Amino acid sequence: MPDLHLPTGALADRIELTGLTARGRHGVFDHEKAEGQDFTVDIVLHTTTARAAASDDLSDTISYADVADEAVRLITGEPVDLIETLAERIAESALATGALAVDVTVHKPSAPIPHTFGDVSVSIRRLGVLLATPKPAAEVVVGIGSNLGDPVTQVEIGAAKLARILEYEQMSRTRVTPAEVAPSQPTQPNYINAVMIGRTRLSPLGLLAELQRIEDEQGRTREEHWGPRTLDLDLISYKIADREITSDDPDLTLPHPRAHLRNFVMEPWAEVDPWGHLRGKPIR
Ligand SMILES: Nc1ncnc2c1ncn2[C@@H]1O[C@H](COP(=O)(O)OP(=O)(O)OP(=O)(O)O)[C@@H](O)[C@H]1O
Ligand SMILES: Nc1nc2c(c(=O)[nH]1)N=C(CO)CN2
Repeated sequence: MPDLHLPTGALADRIELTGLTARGRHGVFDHEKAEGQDFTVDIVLHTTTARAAASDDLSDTISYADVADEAVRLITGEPVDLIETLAERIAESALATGALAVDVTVHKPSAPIPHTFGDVSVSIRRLGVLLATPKPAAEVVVGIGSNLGDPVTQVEIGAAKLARILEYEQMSRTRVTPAEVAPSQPTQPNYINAVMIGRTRLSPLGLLAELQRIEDEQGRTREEHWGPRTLDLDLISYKIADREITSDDPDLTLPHPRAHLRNFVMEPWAEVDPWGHLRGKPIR
């Protein structure tokens, strides 16, 4: 399988499990279902491992043992005719771990082929929700904020760049809001905040990469969590056909985990989309 590049251009990390073998009864012929044979599976989980490496905590990554358990359950479980079907089911279960994408190969080395052969296999790649291209276009809500270096101009320029990425975009009025800071933080200048809604054909991570590119172009530095910033573009909500995409990946949590608590997001959003919903509830 070719490398998997993330929308930022970086190569995804990989957790690879190869040669996982168990007896199953998959096959088109009755004798395959009656007698069974060995199936061998290779699984590549495309994910981000830096956080787990820093914390050394299993809960920050995907347990390869859990992925193996699920795959063996599917190999030894309900028989299907085709190894394509088995590969699809294993990919679906591996994606449920929160992997960004998975590659699955199912080998059937004892397949009923009346010739000398080494192996027969099917390989598939499936993308998780954060990398999948939306069909139809996704409806998105982006929060815009700035409290450094001429915030009014920063928001204006940021919004103009964002408008070039989105379709059918609508922007709220900007407002001056007092900085919400953590209890341990010193006070900060007021923010200028606004919200833009619109549609995109970019995947969630594709859109986030564009938001971060615009932030970087506007001179954003990332020293301090909740620190003052020249431009902050948060992806608040991403919906496909009215269904909210959810993710608990720390690199892109959807919907944004704090947006529903923030007047500086909810008020401008309600102004441009009075019938909007977040987490299944009307926003006003
Ligand atoms: N929905 C999201 N929108 C934007 N960034 C997100 C989202 N979910 C997770 N992130 C991640 O958050 C990181 C930004 O963290 P940072 O500490 O700057 O947050 P912040 O903007 O200060 O705080 P807040 O997210 O509360 O507004 C980004 O690197 C991005 O990967
Ligand atoms: N008023 C206001 N306060 C904030 C804001 C913001 O955009 N507006 N953004 C923060 C972190 O992103 C932290 N605090």
